[in-house]
Amino acid sequence: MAGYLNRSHLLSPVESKSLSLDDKSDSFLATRTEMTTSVCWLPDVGDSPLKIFVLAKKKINDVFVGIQSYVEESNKFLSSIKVESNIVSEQLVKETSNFRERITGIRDVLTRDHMKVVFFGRTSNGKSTVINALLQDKILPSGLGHTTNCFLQVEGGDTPEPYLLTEDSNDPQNVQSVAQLAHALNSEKLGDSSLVRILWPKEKYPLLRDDVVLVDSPGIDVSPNLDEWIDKHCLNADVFVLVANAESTLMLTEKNFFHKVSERLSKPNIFILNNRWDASAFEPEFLERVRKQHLDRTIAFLVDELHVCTRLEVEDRVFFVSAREMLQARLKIKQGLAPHTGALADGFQNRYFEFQDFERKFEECLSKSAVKTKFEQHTQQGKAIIKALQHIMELTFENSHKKKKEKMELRKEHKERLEFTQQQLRLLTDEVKHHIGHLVHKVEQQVAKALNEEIHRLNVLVNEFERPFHPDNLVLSVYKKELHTHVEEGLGSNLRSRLSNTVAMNVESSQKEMIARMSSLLPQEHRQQMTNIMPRHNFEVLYRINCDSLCSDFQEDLEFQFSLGLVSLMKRFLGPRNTKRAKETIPRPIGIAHQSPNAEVKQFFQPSSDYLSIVQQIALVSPTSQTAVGTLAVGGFLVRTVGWKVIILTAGIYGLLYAYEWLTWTNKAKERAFKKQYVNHTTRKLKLIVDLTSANCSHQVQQELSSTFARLCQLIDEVVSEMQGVIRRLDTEVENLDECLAMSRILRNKAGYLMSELETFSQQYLQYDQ
Ligand SMILES: Nc1nc2c(ncn2[C@@H]2O[C@H](COP(=O)(O)OP(=O)(O)OP(=O)(O)O)[C@@H](O)[C@H]2O)c(=O)[nH]1
Repeated sequence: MAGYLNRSHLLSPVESKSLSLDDKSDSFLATRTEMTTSVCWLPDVGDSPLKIFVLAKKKINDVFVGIQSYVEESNKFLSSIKVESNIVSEQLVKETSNFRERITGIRDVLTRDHMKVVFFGRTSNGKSTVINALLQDKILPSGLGHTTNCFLQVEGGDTPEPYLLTEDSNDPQNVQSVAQLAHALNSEKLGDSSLVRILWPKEKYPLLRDDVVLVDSPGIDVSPNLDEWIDKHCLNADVFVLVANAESTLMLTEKNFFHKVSERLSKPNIFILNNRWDASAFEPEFLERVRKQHLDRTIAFLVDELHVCTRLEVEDRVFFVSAREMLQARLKIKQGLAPHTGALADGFQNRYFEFQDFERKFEECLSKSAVKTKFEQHTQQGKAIIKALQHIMELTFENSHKKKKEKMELRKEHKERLEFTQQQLRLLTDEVKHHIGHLVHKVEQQVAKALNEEIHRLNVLVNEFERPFHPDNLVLSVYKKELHTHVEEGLGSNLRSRLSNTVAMNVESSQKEMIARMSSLLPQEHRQQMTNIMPRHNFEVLYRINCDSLCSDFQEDLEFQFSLGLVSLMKRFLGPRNTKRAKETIPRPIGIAHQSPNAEVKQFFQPSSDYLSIVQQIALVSPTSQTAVGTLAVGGFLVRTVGWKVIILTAGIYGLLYAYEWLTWTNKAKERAFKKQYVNHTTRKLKLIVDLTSANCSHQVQQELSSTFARLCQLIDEVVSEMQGVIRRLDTEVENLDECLAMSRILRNKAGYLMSELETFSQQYLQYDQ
């Protein structure tokens, strides 16, 4: 604001020294002069008012660079948030994306923004001369008659050489001098609405350097295309300067044109320069009256007709100047001469100061208007975008916070359930192990008891076997095989009928109990899977009693044995083991071959080999043995004591008994003997495998229950790992939400910062009226 308040539109040292304050005839002028002089001699404490625009433009551009990167960052952040997380809607992300385009558009416009002033007036009123005076150089051609035949836009170029650009071509045309420019313009066939851009090196011209664009126009009295002019060249103008001729009154064409302008634009900034005021100096007695007349008319026009300014403001909008004189003075100064050497008439100093005054007011107005019109809208748009983004970030922050809370609660729930499940599973595992151990032990006992009972009843089972028996070896081996199978099947089926139901029921109830207990650890949706684990078939224990191999060493003894024979008696009294030992102590006679089992017919006529051998052995051994002598002595004693008759009778009865038993030793008797021997043998063998069989059966039960439990555990493990997966996923989600929270907080704060930047910009550059 310093520029506006302390504006000191100074004369250069040459200018100030060369002027003399000798003309105080006009009161209005005097006031102006006084004011201008007082301003003129103020120290140079600030820049040109145009700098405000330059600074504002730089500032707003900087702010928008920040806004652009902020919008980019926001867009990137919002796009990275997954839609399914429901933190930010797809529509909002799209909206942010649109903001990017809008900001890019605004930045584009901002970099191209400049202060535009358009000069209108009738032909030869001095429009080109005013522009030259403002630029302090002869840039535009001027002269009597219609010299400007199209719109000429003078703007700052970055090259050291001036050039012009026409609408039809992008090729720059070199322009070294005004004459060259006039020639170039004349050689082009240009319509009165067309625009030629003349780019002069901005470093040489302060106005151009400060982004001012000056537009000269053809005389409004020579063209009927005023509407087109307005549409094409006026809508983005910040200031209009009506260059009127002080030698004549304001014409209808000029008035009509500005009526049209003010219809299209709200409150256009219009300056009226009553040019050629030097001509009035030749009639000083009418000077004040003429000036008053002009002033009254222009005030009436601007205030009452156009309503573009107030009566107070209008004094800063109407000036009486001599552009030609001003230009000449400035050219003289450039040549190192005093400015008044360029004077055209008396009263130069007043006109000089008034032109300076015009320049100051014009620049202030231009800068102020341009800042407002160019940047206010952008600032508002920037604020709206930042506000919207700030709101989005707040929403994102709130939603992230809410989601994080939900996820944390869910995670806690899952974690607790997981820990509970794992703890319960540990307890249940111990319990199930114990239960299985108990059941296995019980089954083992049951099987052992049942098998022992079956072994005791084995003779019944063997006697139930009714295949034709024959002692022939071949037939006997088949008979044995079938008997093994019969016993095997019989034992198996007896054990099954005694135990299967009980064991199966125990196993099934244990399985059901396991499933029921473990189901309670699972979520509802997995419980069905648990029930599927229950085996479809009923559990059955396999008893696996292989009699064939178990009794493979069974050797039947079907030879006839007299029940009162020595061997039988020894067996009866000494037991089979002692008998065998006794037999072994008696030396076998040489030449007595082992009896063939097939010599049954011979045996019928001969006493049993055992019996004979013992007798023979006694006979053979006795003469040489002291025992035999003793035996003979005992025999002799018996003969002498009981007598021959008794001995013969006893021997006869003994022989008869022998004959009876020998005659009744039939196949049936052999079958009975065989079965008896088989039962004894098998009983002995089976007793050996009772523990093994019961252990085997209990092992089957253990396996069945363990495998069911293992499958249940596997399912629980799956559920547990699923829960762990859910917890890990929730952890990641919480982490992401934390990032989201942090980022949305940062971006929300950044939005606040940018908003304050825009506010500061508004206060600094847009609200100076207040
Ligand atoms: N005496 C006097 N002559 C002036 C003044 N301003 C301009 N002239 C002269 O008026 C003539 C026309 O000036 P221009 O600047 O070409 O006028 P213009 O309005 O641009 O004319 P067109 O381009 O034809 O529309 C020139 O000969 C100028 O020297 C002035 O303040 N006093």
